[in-house]
Amino acid sequence: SGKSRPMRILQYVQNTAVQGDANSVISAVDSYCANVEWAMNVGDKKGEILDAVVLDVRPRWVLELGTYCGYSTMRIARLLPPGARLITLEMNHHYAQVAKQILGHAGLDSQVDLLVGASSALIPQLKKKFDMDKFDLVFIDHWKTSYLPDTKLLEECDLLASGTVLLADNVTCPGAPEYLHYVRNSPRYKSLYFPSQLEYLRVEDGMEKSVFLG
Ligand SMILES: O=C(NCCCCc1cc2ccncc2s1)c1cc(-c2ccc(F)cc2)cc(O)c1O
Ligand SMILES: [Mg+2]
Repeated sequence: SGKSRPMRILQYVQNTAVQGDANSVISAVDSYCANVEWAMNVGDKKGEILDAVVLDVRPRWVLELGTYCGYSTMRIARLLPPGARLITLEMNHHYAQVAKQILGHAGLDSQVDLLVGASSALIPQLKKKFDMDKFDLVFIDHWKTSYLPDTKLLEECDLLASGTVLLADNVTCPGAPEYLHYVRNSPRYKSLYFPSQLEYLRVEDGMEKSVFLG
């Protein structure tokens, strides 16, 4: 049942996870997607790399590009210090609706602002909309061909400070070759590759952590 894959994930979460317990919601999504049907969540293996980066950065302002069902949104939000804010952008209204309900089940909706629209249109509005200046952490997990143009847009909108960390999913599979070339060759970034596996599969993937040097 459930008309879409995100809907089926939501139903499984509502039927099996403990309301208000983010870790039980994360585990429920992982067990559904590992055992019933694959979905493009960052997953548990790459999720541990994401967790470690969030704990190291201790960000006040986080931007996520690509919400999907809110899995990585939850992983980030559950580790944020009090008062910190996570802004997540999603193109697809249905995905956003499901993500809102999953975040609600986890009890994490208060730290998260979910916007529906294209990153290219929303990024230039963020400073004014949230009365903020720079992001401390950006998690990039949307269209792989948008990673590079949106990174340049973040630079142009003066949303990156010296020390801001960009963490990009899927730089090996499906791959983001132009983005990788840019962050690995630009003097304005210090970049490091974290090898891992594609979510729920024995396929090579990895995440690229790039520190903006100003
Ligand atoms: O496409 C992926 N993720 C982006 C979906 C695009 C969603 C967007 C959000 C948004 C917000 C604002 N502006 C514009 C956009 S566009 C994705 C795909 C795979 C994969 C891997 C192997 C496969 F065989 C098949 C798929 C794995 C992953 O972890 C992914 O993240
Ligand atoms: Mg991904």
